[in-house]
Amino acid sequence: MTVPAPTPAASPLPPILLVGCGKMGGAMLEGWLERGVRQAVVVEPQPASVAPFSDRVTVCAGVESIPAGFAPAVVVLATKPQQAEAALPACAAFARAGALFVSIMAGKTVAGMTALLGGEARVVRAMPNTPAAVRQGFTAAFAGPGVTEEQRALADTLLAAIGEVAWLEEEALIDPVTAVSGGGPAYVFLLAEVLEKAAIEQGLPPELARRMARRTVSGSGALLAASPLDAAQLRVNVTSPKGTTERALNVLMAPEAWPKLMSEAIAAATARSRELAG
Ligand SMILES: NC(=O)C1=CN([C@@H]2O[C@H](COP(=O)(O)OP(=O)(O)OC[C@H]3O[C@@H](n4cnc5c(N)ncnc54)[C@H](O)[C@@H]3O)[C@@H](O)[C@H]2O)C=CC1
Ligand SMILES: O=C(O)[C@@H]1CCC=N1
Repeated sequence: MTVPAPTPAASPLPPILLVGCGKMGGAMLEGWLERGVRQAVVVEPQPASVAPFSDRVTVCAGVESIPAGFAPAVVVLATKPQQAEAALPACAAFARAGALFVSIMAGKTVAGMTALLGGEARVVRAMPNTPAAVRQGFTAAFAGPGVTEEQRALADTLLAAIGEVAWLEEEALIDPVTAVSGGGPAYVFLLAEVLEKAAIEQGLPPELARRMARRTVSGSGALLAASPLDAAQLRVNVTSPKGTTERALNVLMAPEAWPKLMSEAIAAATARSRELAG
């Protein structure tokens, strides 16, 4: 087991404008607030989405009601891809003022977003995931044309505040990233759901089944995070020869089972990410 190195003093977060505060935008904002962001303005037309933040940040129903004089260093675009055409043109003034754009929208290309932002925007395309809310996210990012080293460092500071960051040299790699880490938490939560259901089927009381499934998934995640061992070795460490886990894994790891299903699932999600680019 490794002891984590002490975290170096973190740089202050820049003033942020968040456009779209739904499930992913809200998760990132939660992480930034926990990390101590000082200036954040949120544009969100749905009051219910932004209610958990309304006493901590400035909330606007539209770009036109952003307080005069607020000059974001970074504009984070977190609407659904299908909402981009309505949301982005209103942000063009921030591009002209030199703000960096960080988009988390699945499928939306840098070129497409730059066009919607009036042609002058500097855009980083990023793919985070919802564990950002507890600063345990994983984000892969691609810096579009014209993004300076300073702006890339700014985006890195913002994304590193909510978890681990990896920079991509090719924009097209965002599609498989979207499938694997962007959507990945959903597959892990599905595991907790089906484990709970299977526990109930074997006669365990529902509340106990729920607690066990949640803790088994979250505890295994914590062990994976803390251990230097590969996931495969951690799996082997649970599996006694001729024991009970081996019987279960014989089912899960059969040729047509999990490994094949996961490959098909990731291929389907990657294809959908490419489709969204239009
Ligand atoms: N949910 C997730 O786990 C992840 C989502 N993403 C991306 O994040 C984006 C948002 O996804 P979710 O948060 O799941 O969707 P969501 O529907 O929960 O959030 C989108 C938000 O944008 C708001 N919105 C709509 N039009 C707007 C406008 N003109 N101006 C400002 N806000 C507007 C909506 O009211 C809504 O609250 C998507 O593009 C998705 O591809 C990326 C990684 C993971
Ligand atoms: O499902 C989606 O399209 C988004 C992108 C990754 C996670 N949620």
